[in-house]
Amino acid sequence: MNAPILITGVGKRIGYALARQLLRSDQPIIGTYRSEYESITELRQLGAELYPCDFYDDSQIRSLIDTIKERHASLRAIVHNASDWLPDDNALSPASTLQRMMQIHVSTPYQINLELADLLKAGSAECSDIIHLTDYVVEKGSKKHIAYAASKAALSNMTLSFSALFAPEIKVNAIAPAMILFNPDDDAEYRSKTLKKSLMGIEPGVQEIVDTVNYLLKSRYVTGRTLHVDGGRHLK
Ligand SMILES: NC(=O)C1=CN([C@@H]2O[C@H](COP(=O)(O)OP(=O)(O)OC[C@H]3O[C@@H](n4cnc5c(N)ncnc54)[C@H](OP(=O)(O)O)[C@@H]3O)[C@@H](O)[C@H]2O)C=CC1
Ligand SMILES: Nc1nc2c(c(=O)[nH]1)N=C([C@H](O)[C@@H](O)CO)CN2
Repeated sequence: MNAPILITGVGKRIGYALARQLLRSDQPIIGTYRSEYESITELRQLGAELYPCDFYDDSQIRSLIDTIKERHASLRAIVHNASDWLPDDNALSPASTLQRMMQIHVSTPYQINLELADLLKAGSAECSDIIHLTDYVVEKGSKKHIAYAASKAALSNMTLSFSALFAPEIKVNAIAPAMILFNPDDDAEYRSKTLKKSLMGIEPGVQEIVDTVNYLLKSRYVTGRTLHVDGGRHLK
């Protein structure tokens, strides 16, 4: 039996699909969630070990790390999926917006990677993995999500630092998606405009990211790299 994979933000969409597919492949999963959904009940029934954790609260991050260290001797991988796509035009102050973006996309992965590295190194697999979910906007920026994009750029940079620090026992890579899955409240005009931004012009769905994660988990050689899953958006 493989050591568990820790996935953050498994309550919905990409994190949920990834956790479910890995569980169905008999891969043990430790998942974190913030809001309670039926999906959480389903993942628990599939055997997932689940922890509520709001990454805006450092004491909850501390408690999560301590609990995982107490209950597990090793980890196969960590997937930093949890994310808050906060627009700059929101009810919070600019200071609070930037603080939140840096907290979830930079401070949380930074703390978890450093604190749980020994568990990743203790695994029986040939090598272990850390995967950061970044974003296409790391390359281009975003007029409406400046703080979000800046924090994802910091997460992208940490991919370089952690891959050099942890090699060869742990591979560290990033996946930079663009337009994988619309949100329910995205209207027809936004959907049409967004699909035109890539060469492929489609909403590929969560399986694109699930397959990319599985590729990285199977690799023995790729590290310090970002896999771009963006439909050729950079060439439009
Ligand atoms: N979907 C897409 O097209 C794209 C996605 N990505 C990236 O891929 C990853 C997955 O995307 P997607 O599934 O759409 O993400 P979602 O925004 O749909 O879900 C992210 C998850 O993170 C959780 N989360 C948000 N804030 C916090 C917090 N403060 N503490 C703990 N958990 C939190 C959410 O919980 P809750 O339900 O409680 O809010 C949710 O489960 C993300 O990193 C995203 O940035 C990048 C580009 C495109
Ligand atoms: N945490 C999230 N990050 C992002 C989301 C999302 O739904 N949650 N969605 C996008 C968009 O799909 C964008 O890529 C469209 O161009 C970006 N990040």
